[in-house]
This record gives sequence, structure tokens and C-alpha cells, in this order.
Amino acid sequence: MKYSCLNPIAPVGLNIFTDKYQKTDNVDEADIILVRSASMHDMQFSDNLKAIARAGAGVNNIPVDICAEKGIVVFNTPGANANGVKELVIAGLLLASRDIIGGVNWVQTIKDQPGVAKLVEKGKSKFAGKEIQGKKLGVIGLGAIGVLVANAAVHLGMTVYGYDPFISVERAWSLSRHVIPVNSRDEIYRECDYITLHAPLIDNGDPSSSTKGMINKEAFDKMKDGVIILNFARDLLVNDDDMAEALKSGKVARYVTDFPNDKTANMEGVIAIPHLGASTEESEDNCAMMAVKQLREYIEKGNIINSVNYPNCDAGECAALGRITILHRNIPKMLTQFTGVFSALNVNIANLVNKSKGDYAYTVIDVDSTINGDVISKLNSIEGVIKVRVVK
Ligand SMILES: NC(=O)c1ccc[n+]([C@@H]2O[C@H](COP(=O)([O-])OP(=O)(O)OC[C@H]3O[C@@H](n4cnc5c(N)ncnc54)[C@H](O)[C@@H]3O)[C@@H](O)[C@H]2O)c1
Ligand SMILES: O=C(O)[C@H](O)COP(=O)(O)O
Repeated sequence: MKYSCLNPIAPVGLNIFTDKYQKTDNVDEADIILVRSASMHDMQFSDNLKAIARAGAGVNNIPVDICAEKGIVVFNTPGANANGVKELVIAGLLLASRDIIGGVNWVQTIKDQPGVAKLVEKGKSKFAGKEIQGKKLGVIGLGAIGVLVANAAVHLGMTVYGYDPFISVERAWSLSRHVIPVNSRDEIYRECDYITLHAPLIDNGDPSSSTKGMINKEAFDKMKDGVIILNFARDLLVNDDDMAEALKSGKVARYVTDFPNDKTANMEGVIAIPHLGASTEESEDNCAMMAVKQLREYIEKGNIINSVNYPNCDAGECAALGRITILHRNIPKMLTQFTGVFSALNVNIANLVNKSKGDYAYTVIDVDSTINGDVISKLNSIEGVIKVRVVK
């Protein structure tokens, strides 16, 4: 198995690959790709590419649907960098509330003058700010990061509102009971002094699930004057032109973004951080280790953990003589056709697991004999089959 890394991936993760895996710089010969934020939208994928692992959360840099069509399973590492982001969001809350950056920069301008200590005491009032305790924070998106941010803000004495129409049971269980759940973003806009975004970028043209540009003029009009917006999710969640107007008018007092672009990097009132949310030793290690473990599980056993385009599937270890995996469309009569292939060849099926997710499905079949080319070509010829792979 050959793997390519499109971004540097922490060695502690890559070391989990055994000597059966070789690193290659030629992405066209890779069976596996590991990536962080490098854009893969203009890439051509070779037929031998089996899986892509995003060592991180957001997969908007990967053409997930095209990969599904080509039988390439895309994984991410949910939660592996969440603490790193949470800590930076807390820093963002403080940087937006107290003019720490202005003050620190000012000290640099006076550092060579005599009597710095006296100058500091004389000039510090220009950089006074507000405390976050007692203020209202709205968290949009209560996933791995949103829940940690909400709970931490409760501990810091903030009143926290949370909004997530698709919150998972697992996340709901871990949310502090002090977080006030709301059913619409409007409630957050109306109530909150700080609003922090932790929803994924979804740009599918469907207004019920799309998040692109959700923080726009219409939203600003509903917010309190002097609101502070924190964006550690993706720049395109915010309409930058509307943000420029909101900053100019004072509707938004500060915009903290981890995703500066040509527009926001030049806006007054913006605190621009160079996408450092997950750039900690711990997050990089966690993401790399999780990504490689998931890849090995898929390559060596056919099990899918944390895929964003195919269903998760745990068929355990293969105790039979052979295991074959089939990525296919989620349409009727597929299983009948698969089992028909084996029964026609008088091969006994020892175990079968079938899972589906949206338009796609995945079947793992363990058989009591070794798998030959005939089986593979018969399965491949079934309409709706995307990729067949012999795992054992
Ligand atoms: N700054 C960074 O370095 C950094 C690091 C990790 C993740 N991120 C970004 O943050 C996002 C969230 O990361 P995560 O690990 O918490 O992901 P996650 O999948 O655990 O959580 C995302 C949450 O958003 C919710 N959601 C989806 N659509 C929504 C909507 N319209 N309104 C409100 N909530 C909605 C989901 O239900 C889910 O609970 C990622 O998609 C990524 O874009 C940034
Ligand atoms: O979605 C993510 O996980 C973050 O944006 C982190 O991206 P990075 O791995 O490029 O730091």
C-alpha cells in the first residue's frame, strides 16, 4: 500500500503505518491520501485510490461526492482537534473584549524610551476593555467544538445559548445543563453579546441545510449593537461585504476570524488569526493518529469508521477464508444479486454486513473459500456496484 501526504502529517500518526505501507510523493500511484487543508477540488483521482483521510474536521477542501462516485472513501477525525480550537476561541473572546493586541503593540513602540513603567501606567487607559463574565454568548453549531466552547464559557461565568438543529445524542449528553437551548438563530441574534460559529461550511443550494453566508445583513439587522462575532469555522459562513458594513456602522464591534482572506485581513475591527485553531502539537498528533488508525482499519479489515461519504460499518475481524467489500449504490435488489453470485459458484457466505448512507451503501461479505477473479468480475458487472475489493 502506498500513501501520499498533501500536507505535513504528524510523525506520531504516520508511525502507526506498518512496513506494508510506503510513502510516495507521486500522488497518482497512491492507494491512500492524507490531507489537512490542501484543496483537492482540482485533482484527478487515479483508479487505485481507495481512501482519503482528512486529519481534521472540515472536509470542504475535498470533493466528497465525486469521491463517493469513484468508490473513494473519505474519512475525517471528528473531535480530534476540538480542544485546540476551544482554547483558541476562549483566547478570541478575551482578545475581542480587552484591547490586548493594541496594548502589546503599543508597548513595543515605547520600549526604548526611558521610564517605560511610568509610561505604561500613564497610557494604559487607552486599552481598557470589558469582562466576559455575565455576558451572553450564542454558540451556533453544537458539535465537538461548539459543546466544548459552550461548557467552557459557562465555567467562565457567561450565560450561554446554543443552537444546533441537527445536534447528535452524544453531543446533547455532554452539553452543560446551564446552556440554554434555542430553536432559531434569531433568538441568538436578539439576545447575545458574543456569537461564535461552529457549524460546517455547507454550500448545497438548499436553504434548509446550507450554511454559506448565513451571517449576513439580514442576520446583522437582528443582532444587538456592538455584538462581537467569532468565526473559527470557515470564512464563507460570513458574508464579508455585509460584515464590512456592520463593522463600519458599529453594529459589529469586533470580528475575530481564524480564516482571514483578501477582504477581512484589511478590515478595521477584525482580529485575524492565521488558521491556528488546530495548530497545536496535541491536535496535530490526535488527528494524525486517528486518521491513520481509521485508514488501516479500512485497508486491512474493510471496516469504515468516521467516513463522510460512505456509511460506517464494523464487520469485525474476518474469521473466514475470504473477505470481499463492495461499495455500491443504495438501491433495491443489490444484496440478492451479490448473494446470487456466490450461490451460483457454490461458495458459502459465512457473514454479511450491509449498511447505507444517503445514496450510497457498503457490503462486507465473508466467505468460506478463497476469492477468485471470477467472483470479482461477476460482482463488478452488477449495475450499481461502484468498487469491489478483496480484503482477504
Ligand atoms: N479553526 C480551526 O482550525 C478548525 C478546526 C476544526 C474544525 N473547524 C471548523 O469547525 C467546524 C465544526 O467542527 P466540529 O469538530 O465541531 O464538527 P462537528 O461535526 O462535531 O460539529 C458540527 C456541528 O454543526 C452542526 N450544524 C450543522 N449545520 C448546522 C446549522 N445549519 N446550524 C447550526 N448547527 C449546524 C452539526 O449538527 C454538528 O453538531 C468544522 O466543520 C470546521 O469547518 C475549524
Ligand atoms: O477543519 C479543521 O479540522 C480545521 O480547519 C483545521 O485545519 P488544519 O488541519 O489545516 O489546521
